[in-house]
Amino acid sequence: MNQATSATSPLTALSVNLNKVALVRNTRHLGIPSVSRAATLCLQAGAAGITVHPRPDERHVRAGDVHELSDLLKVWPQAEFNIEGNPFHNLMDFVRTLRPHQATFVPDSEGQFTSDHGWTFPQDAERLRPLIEETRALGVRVSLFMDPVPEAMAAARALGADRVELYTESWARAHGTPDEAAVLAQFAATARAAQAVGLGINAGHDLSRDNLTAFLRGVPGVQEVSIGHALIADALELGYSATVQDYLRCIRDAQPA
Ligand SMILES: CC(=O)[C@@H](O)[C@H](O)COP(=O)(O)O
Ligand SMILES: NCC(=O)COP(=O)(O)O
Repeated sequence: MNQATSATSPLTALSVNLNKVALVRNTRHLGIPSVSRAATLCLQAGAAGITVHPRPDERHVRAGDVHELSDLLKVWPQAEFNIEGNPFHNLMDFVRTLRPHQATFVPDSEGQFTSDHGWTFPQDAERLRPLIEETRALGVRVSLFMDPVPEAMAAARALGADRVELYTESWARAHGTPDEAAVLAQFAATARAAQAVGLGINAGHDLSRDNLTAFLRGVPGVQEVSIGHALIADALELGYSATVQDYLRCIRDAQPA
């Protein structure tokens, strides 16, 4: 059974990012580990959805994976498909062709090592606007990958975005250090600013079993976390099912008693 709401408030949805399964698969011509099988096992274990970030260089997720996952998710009516990418590169082709539940706009350059920053306003605003409009007109929810800056939330909403995805690397680095409380407060203030203008809140990047519960306890109203690197690393030790169930426990543990 996929994630349900709790008695008190909706549980934060867990969307498993399968980039790193594809990365290992690409190191041989054998088709294993299978991205689709990973998706099936994670959904069977209770994940609310699947995320992929098909980068233009296809270092990990390839276009064929995206199409295969889109077909697979059609037999999981409760599950969501979230495709991440730069809308000025290859993302819009997937949006137009596959119409996933959500498109997460990420300002990565083509050869970027990994995602490491959000959109910058007002510089990025006007060129994003038509792509946000087009994506929403296709019935696809738009989430903008954003740094935890409260003052940027109104601009994100003014562009027509449905949600923001808070870029959480700074939280992962601060967790367990003297900076933890101040960094968490910055994310909480950003979340409140987002909610004040009607934005939904997602979060992701470097979230893990170690830092997830504390983040969700401190940041109000996170609707979805997309987690890949740490979760897949854990799955190498525990298996997909036990790992997903452990991340779901971390989410439940963040619920008020
Ligand atoms: C946007 C983001 O933070 C991640 O979803 C991104 O997918 C990470 O990309 P890599 O897996 O290529 O590092
Ligand atoms: N949007 C974040 C995501 O999908 C996965 O990021 P990570 O857990 O691989 O850092």
